[in-house]
Parts: sequence; structure tokens; C-alpha cells
Amino acid sequence: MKEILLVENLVKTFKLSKKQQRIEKTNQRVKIAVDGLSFKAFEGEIYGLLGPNGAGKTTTLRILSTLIKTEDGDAFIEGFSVTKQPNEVRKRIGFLTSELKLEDFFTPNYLFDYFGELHGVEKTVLEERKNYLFKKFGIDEFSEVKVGDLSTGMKQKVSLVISIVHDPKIIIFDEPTNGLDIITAKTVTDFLEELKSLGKTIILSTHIFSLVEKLCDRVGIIINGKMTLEDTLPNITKNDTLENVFFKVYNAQGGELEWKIC
Ligand SMILES: Nc1ncnc2c1ncn2[C@@H]1O[C@H](COP(=O)(O)OP(=O)(O)OP(=O)(O)O)[C@@H](O)[C@H]1O
Repeated sequence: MKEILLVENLVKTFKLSKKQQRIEKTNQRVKIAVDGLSFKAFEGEIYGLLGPNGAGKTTTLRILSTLIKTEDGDAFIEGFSVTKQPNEVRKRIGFLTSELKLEDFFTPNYLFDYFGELHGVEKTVLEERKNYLFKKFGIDEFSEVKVGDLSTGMKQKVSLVISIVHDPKIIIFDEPTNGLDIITAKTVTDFLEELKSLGKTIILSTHIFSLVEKLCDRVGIIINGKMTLEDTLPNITKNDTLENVFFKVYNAQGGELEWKIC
């Protein structure tokens, strides 16, 4: 198996404002969001980062996507360092988060072309890719409708196709089905499986056990910014459910329960 992603000892801390201290119920001025995190992902696999709210999943994925800088350690995508070669990394990754907000004024058609050109995708390739993806996600009917007038699900689908406009080798999804209705969520999860079958590596963060059980080849459980358990899904679950395994690990860490109900 070819190693596509290598994450070594990432560390990220945030200064907490008074308001954040109140929310986090702490007097500490600094929050260690990611605490020496390491893991690997291989070609053609779906890797799930599973963890409760505030575990450090989003922060980790934002470091891998070169949106924020790590304070220590490094991560390598096809051997390129996120700290030293961010431009090379950006060519090879697509990043999607439900927090991504597309500009309301533009149409899906315009945005796809704009980001495609930004990534230097050749015009005929871009057109072919757009036709395929817009048809697949039912965007073609809305391609000239301004984003501001689209439904939430359609906006999310547009964000998804734009995140992969440059056909990246590794696709990073932060909570890929968050806020989607069941039909759109299924379209997205089916598409993740299709990407995997094309040899792409997918890293996704989630707190939904069933999503991990359905999709992921390997799983890393993050608690308090630390990797507490990492293995293939069958090795992690053995004869148990992922949920049971997770709570055993979580309780062993002395964690307080803070888990979204899905
Ligand atoms: N910009 C920031 N400033 C201060 N604290 C932050 C910032 N970003 C994240 N944090 C804190 O870092 C910790 C990890 O946050 P992160 O968003 O990475 O967790 P997560 O695992 O993605 O959680 P969730 O499932 O809720 O999205 C949390 O305690 C969060 O409040």
C-alpha cells in the first residue's frame, strides 16, 4: 500500500478569550486543540477521524489543508510538507467543510469555472468534469441560478464539486454529511465510495459511528487532541460495535460525555 499522507506530531494551541473560557468552563488561557497527533493514510482508502466535540478534528484537518499552521511537527502529502511546501500540497488536496460559504451572488457554473481556472485545469478537461459532476449531483438544472437562491443541500453539493474541481489525489472532508437531508447525504456517501474506487484517499472527520462503519477502512479515535486508538475498522471493532469500543476508550480517558445526538 502506498502511503499518501503522513502526519507527525502535530501541535496546535489557541489563546482563549474570556468568553471562550466561560464556554469551555475553564480558567486556562490556552487550549491545546491538537496534542502531538500522528497518523498515516494510504492510497485508495477512506480514513475516519472519529471524536467528540472539541476533540481537535477540524483543527487537524485545517492544518492538513494548509489553512492554519501547526506549531510543531509536520504533515506530508505525497511527500510534500504542509509547512514547507503548501502550494504543492494544495495542488494535491481538496478540502470540504460545511462551514465553507460560497459567495451568494455567483452561479455554480461561474464558480466551478473560476476555481478550475485558479487551479490551472485545462478548459476541455474542466468542461468534461463539470458536465459529469453537475449531472451526477443534479446541479445541471441549477447551474445558472445564483448560489444565494439555492437550497442548503444544493449549496453543499456545489461546494463539494468545487472542492474537487482539480481532481485531487486526497480529499479531506470535515463532517461531510453534516446538515444534509438523508437523500443528499446518501448521494455524498455513495460518491465518497466512488472516489475511493478511483484510487483517491479520503480523510473524513465525523462523530457519526454509522458513517465510519459504512465507509471507513481505517479509523483514528481522537480525544483531547490525542490519537487514542488507531487501526483498521475490523481490528478496532472485532466482535463489538464501534460505539461500544469508542465509549470504552473514552471512559478510560476519563472523558466527560459531550456527544451530539444524531
Ligand atoms: N480559533 C480558535 N480559537 C480558540 N479555540 C479554538 C479555535 N479553534 C478551535 N478551538 C478549540 O480547540 C478545540 C478543538 O476544536 P476543533 O474544532 O478542532 O474540534 P472538533 O473535534 O472538530 O469538534 P467538533 O466536532 O465540535 O467540530 C476546541 O476546544 C475548540 O473550542
